Amino acid sequence: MSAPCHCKHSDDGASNGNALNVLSPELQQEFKDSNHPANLICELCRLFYDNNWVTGTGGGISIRDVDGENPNLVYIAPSGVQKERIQPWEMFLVELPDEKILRTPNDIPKELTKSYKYKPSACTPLFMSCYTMRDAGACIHTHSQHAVMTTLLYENEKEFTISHIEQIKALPKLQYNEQTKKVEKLVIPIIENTPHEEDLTDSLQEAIKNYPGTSAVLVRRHGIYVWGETVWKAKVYNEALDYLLELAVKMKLAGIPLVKEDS
Ligand SMILES: CSCCC(=O)C(=O)COP(=O)(O)O
Ligand SMILES: [Zn+2]
Repeated sequence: MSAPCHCKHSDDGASNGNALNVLSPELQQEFKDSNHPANLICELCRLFYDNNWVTGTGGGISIRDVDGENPNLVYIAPSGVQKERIQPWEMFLVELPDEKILRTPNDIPKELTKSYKYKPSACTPLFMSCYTMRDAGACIHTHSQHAVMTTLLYENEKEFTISHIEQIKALPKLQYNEQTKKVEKLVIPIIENTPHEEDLTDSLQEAIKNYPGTSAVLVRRHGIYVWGETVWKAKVYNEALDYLLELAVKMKLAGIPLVKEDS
């Protein structure tokens, strides 16, 4: 039997694996499933952290339980926490369409949670916009430096455009042009940043309306929002976009135009 821990770091209860036993049997059962949305948020946040996309607490991901019994259930991470360290029981659970809060980490036994009062991610109204306006199954927000650099290099542009790069085909709703036999160019709207994340909601919604084919919105000097029909589609779109944005920065700095006219 191991000795009880009396050191200062015991406040960080969420890192204590054995403490799972204090959860209700229902929650213990839920979190045994590695494909449970709460577990996937934790797994993907760690992956995103390693890609430098959600460091310093910024960014995150929300998942709607599209494969579950109730596809209106949405899992949201807490605000202002180290995203790579969150645990499944620290999620908020809300139900669409009224965004009724069904579960909050503030109700979880204190042995498992931090000592402060949890708030849902400040990105919540933006995630909700993607669910309600696009029927998304997941929405990712990153502070990718490739996204930020792109918005800086195209400071006066309201949209980002790139063409004739193979990776564009990983993104949805691109039209195949019968005449040119080419996949059309990719266009992502850019919105201006605001002092508070939640104040981006109106301009994100406007961009979603004005760009019916887009699966992402860039936020100047801030990052990007990317969504998809399922969590895995959202993940692939985010990866493909980040690849294209990194490439775009390199092309711009090398003086290569991002859009090539069809020959
Ligand atoms: C240094 S993060 C500033 C807030 C932000 O842009 C963000 O994405 C974090 O949101 P959350 O509330 O989920 O922590
Ligand atoms: Zn952000």
